[in-house]
Amino acid sequence: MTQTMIGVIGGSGIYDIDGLEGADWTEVQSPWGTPSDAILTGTLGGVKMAFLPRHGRGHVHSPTTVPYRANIDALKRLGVTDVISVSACGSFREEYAPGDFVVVDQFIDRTFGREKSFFGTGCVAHVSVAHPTCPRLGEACFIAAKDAGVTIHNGGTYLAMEGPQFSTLAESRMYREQWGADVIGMTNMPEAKLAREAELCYASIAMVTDYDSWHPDHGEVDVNDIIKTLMGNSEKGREMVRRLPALLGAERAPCPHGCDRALDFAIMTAPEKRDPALLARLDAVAGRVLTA
Ligand SMILES: CSC[C@H]1O[C@H](OP(=O)(O)O)[C@H](O)[C@@H]1O
Ligand SMILES: Nc1ncnc2[nH]cnc12
Repeated sequence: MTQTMIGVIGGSGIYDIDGLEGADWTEVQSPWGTPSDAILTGTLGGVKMAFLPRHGRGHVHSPTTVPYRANIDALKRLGVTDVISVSACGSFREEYAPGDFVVVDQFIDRTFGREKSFFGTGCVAHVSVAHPTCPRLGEACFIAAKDAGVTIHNGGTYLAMEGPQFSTLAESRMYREQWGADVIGMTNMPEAKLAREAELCYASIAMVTDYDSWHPDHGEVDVNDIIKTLMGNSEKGREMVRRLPALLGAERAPCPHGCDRALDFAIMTAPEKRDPALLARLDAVAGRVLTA
């Protein structure tokens, strides 16, 4: 049986987690570049944990420059089985109020300035992201957050924008009224796509910090207001994380939704046409299928 290792990617306002036994910041080398920061490893309730601050401690990386491939590769390399992304977001729904959490289950990817795949010339692969998050993991987060006293909504479409500027009013209205997005942020794509390519279960918990710019009773998005809401939210996020090990357990059965087998039928390039240099970089992400 595989051992569970919960990987938490902390977004804006979340630069560490507390309560880990044997806590240690570990530098992980990746052939996909340098991850956002060292990774905090340890155990919580007997379950292995790994925490990576998405923007780096001190908030160094912008949403565009976050090294998404290095981050996902480094987590996979460490043995992470389940990735929980905790992110700040704006809300397009009156009832998803600042301070609330949302279990994201769909994305609209409007990012354009980022590397979005581990695969390419010399090893082409196409995975499905029709259902980009893991329902089992999302359910565990929902229960953990509820138990922690958080108001959490089960399901929502996250519009991933490039940023770093916030949306114009016209964009905000279009995303909400025509595209049916529920929340907006700048980082969950390509992160979720890369996690799927790396055969990692991925759940995204979006912590609402503002109403973006569409809401007639709220002003423009303002980082100061976001930070204030984040201060309250980040403690709730930590409380949710503390409850996850008990819900997920130390031993992990295969994912019932197949996240951990996403590459079974994905690779198109004939074995004799594959680029050895790219295959070497894919050792952690796709070693299961490339060495079989
Ligand atoms: C601090 S407001 C904008 C910033 O916050 C969110 O970051 P993350 O998703 O890492 O929590 C948003 O995506 C923007 O990067
Ligand atoms: N309104 C917003 N738009 C994009 N990213 C955000 N992160 C937090 N609030 C946001």
